[in-house]
Amino acid sequence: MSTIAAFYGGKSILITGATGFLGKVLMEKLFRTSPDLKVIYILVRPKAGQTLQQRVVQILNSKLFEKAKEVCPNVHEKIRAVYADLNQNDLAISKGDMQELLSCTNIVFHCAATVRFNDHLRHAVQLNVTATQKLLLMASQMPKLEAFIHISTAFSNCNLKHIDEVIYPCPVEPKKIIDSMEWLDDAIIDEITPKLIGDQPNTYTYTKALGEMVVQQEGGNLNVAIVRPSIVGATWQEPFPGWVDNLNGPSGLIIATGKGFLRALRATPMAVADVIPVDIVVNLTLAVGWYTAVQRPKSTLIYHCTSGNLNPCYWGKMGFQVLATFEKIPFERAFRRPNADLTSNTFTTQYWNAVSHWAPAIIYDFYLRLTGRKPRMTKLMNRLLRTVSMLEYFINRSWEWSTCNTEMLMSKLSPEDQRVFNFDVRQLNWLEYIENYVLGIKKYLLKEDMAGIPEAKQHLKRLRNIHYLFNTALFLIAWRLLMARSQMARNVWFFIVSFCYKFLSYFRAPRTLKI
Ligand SMILES: CCCCCCCCCCCCCCCCCCCCCCCC(=O)SCCNC(=O)CCNC(=O)[C@H](O)C(C)(C)COP(=O)(O)OP(=O)(O)OC[C@H]1O[C@@H](n2cnc3c(N)ncnc32)[C@H](O)[C@@H]1OP(=O)(O)O
Ligand SMILES: NC(=O)C1=CN([C@@H]2O[C@H](COP(=O)(O)OP(=O)(O)OC[C@H]3O[C@@H](n4cnc5c(N)ncnc54)[C@H](OP(=O)(O)O)[C@@H]3O)[C@@H](O)[C@H]2O)C=CC1
Repeated sequence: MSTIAAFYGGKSILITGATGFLGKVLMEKLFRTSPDLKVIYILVRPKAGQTLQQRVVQILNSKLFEKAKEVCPNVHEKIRAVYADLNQNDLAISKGDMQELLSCTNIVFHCAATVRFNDHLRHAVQLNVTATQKLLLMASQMPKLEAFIHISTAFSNCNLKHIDEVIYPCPVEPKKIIDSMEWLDDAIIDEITPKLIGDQPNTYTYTKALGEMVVQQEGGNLNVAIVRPSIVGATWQEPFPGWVDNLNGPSGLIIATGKGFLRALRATPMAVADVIPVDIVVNLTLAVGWYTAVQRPKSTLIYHCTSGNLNPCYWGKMGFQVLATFEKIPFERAFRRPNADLTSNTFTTQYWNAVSHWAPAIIYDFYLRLTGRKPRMTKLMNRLLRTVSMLEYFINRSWEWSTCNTEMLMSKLSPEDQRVFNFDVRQLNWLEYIENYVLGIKKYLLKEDMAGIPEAKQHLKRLRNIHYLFNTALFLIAWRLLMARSQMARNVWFFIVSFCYKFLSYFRAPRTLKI
């Protein structure tokens, strides 16, 4: 029997961000490996016209939870959705709910965050810093609390090249930032944001760093640990390979490439693609929860959940494998054949943007207009290239994360726990993982049927023929224009034509003789 699984048995667990990518996989694993847990409280807000209950039902009815429901048929009874909005000062939790949470919770997993790189600083601070502070305050009033696990990001200190499992101080105290957000108006915040974030690339990494400082300063008397995952990708093994349900990290760009919109990317092929499967993050997080509660380390331990130092993959290799997978498993209704280049040269990127992104988009919109339809491709391209520009920072650099605490924890696990809560990234085969990732995007994100693959392949063949035809026509037009203007071009043309004529006559003569 797994010690970690047994530890969560009978426990009341509070999860924030349970409706998010990581939170769902965390809940699923808990139900599947510790079906005798007492209850999982999840802090949820209504969204997109759905009530809390509707959101929970939708999550539990998804394919992700099929196995968990076999092991734990009464998941519906063990999950308790509590109304909360982490953007509100009091988190909008009712008094009754608050009392229950305070008196019953044993473990807290704080996953909720805004992960948008370009979020307004006020909003990012509210969610990634102030809400963390409020949750720690709540945790300090929980008599039965055994551990508080905060999910941060390995990029919270991405202004450094080598990052240790320590909390690095921020130039301005989080409390000062929280206070100033209360009274500064949006325009002033916009103005000071670049100065505040300094050499951090965006408000996300900046506020996640502030969040860690808050954990250090206010989690003093609690049993706290921080998990820092790098770029969280689709599941590797559990509950099944390739599960993913949002566009974050590489997923959005893989779709844009597979659909033929993205044809070039300013990326450094030899930079480390520090992607980490979400099930590895969840396994480490649960192991950290157990270790923190049972061993009660004296200081706040930080665990890097990264792949680069133990089993590196590079953006060039990843891109190559993604393209290779599209040959076998193409996406449906592609705009162009998937074929992309990685280039670290800014000039080349601009050239490819003009030729491979803007030109086809403008031509297609012209065609849509001609056929009486609404143009949309230039707008889409604009958004895609803006998104790409926000991600470029992360695909043109490499970082070194030390993983001493993570490796120490692995050594403390029994062989059974190492199997059930496997977070050993050395065992991951990248080529297989990337293939399953692309397949998972097709199935679970794009919801495309595998039966449509032959038609998708046919469509790509048609696109290839259109491409050849288009290029030939373009060449002939260009050549014709050149001939009209240049004697040299005309001479070359006549030379080629007479050469071809002589070549053909040479072959025709012997055949005539034979007859
Ligand atoms: C040798 C051969 C080479 C072959 C090359 C082949 C290439 C193959 C692909 C290889 C993959 C390379 C991928 C690299 C990706 C690297 C990602 C690095 C991430 C670093 C992570 C840091 C760690 C973290 O903790 S981050 C947590 C995760 N966060 C994110 O991933 C970003 C979240 N999203 C945002 O910040 C924003 O949405 C942003 C900045 C991307 C865009 O914001 P904007 O305000 O401009 O627009 P939105 O309204 O938000 O969205 C517009 C539109 O874009 C869709 N979208 C959202 N996110 C993404 C995304 N990550 N990728 C693509 N598209 C995205 C969004 O849904 C909107 O679409 P709609 O149709 O309007 O809904
Ligand atoms: N994805 C990645 O690549 C990485 C993620 N991380 C970290 O992992 C954690 C989870 O990320 P991930 O699952 O990918 O993110 P998601 O965006 O998928 O999930 C975010 C979660 O936070 C919740 N949330 C956001 N705002 C509020 C609010 N005002 N009140 C209540 N809940 C709210 C969301 O709820 P709702 O569904 O209602 O929006 C959702 O459940 C984050 O802390 C992130 O920083 C770290 C490294 C990489």
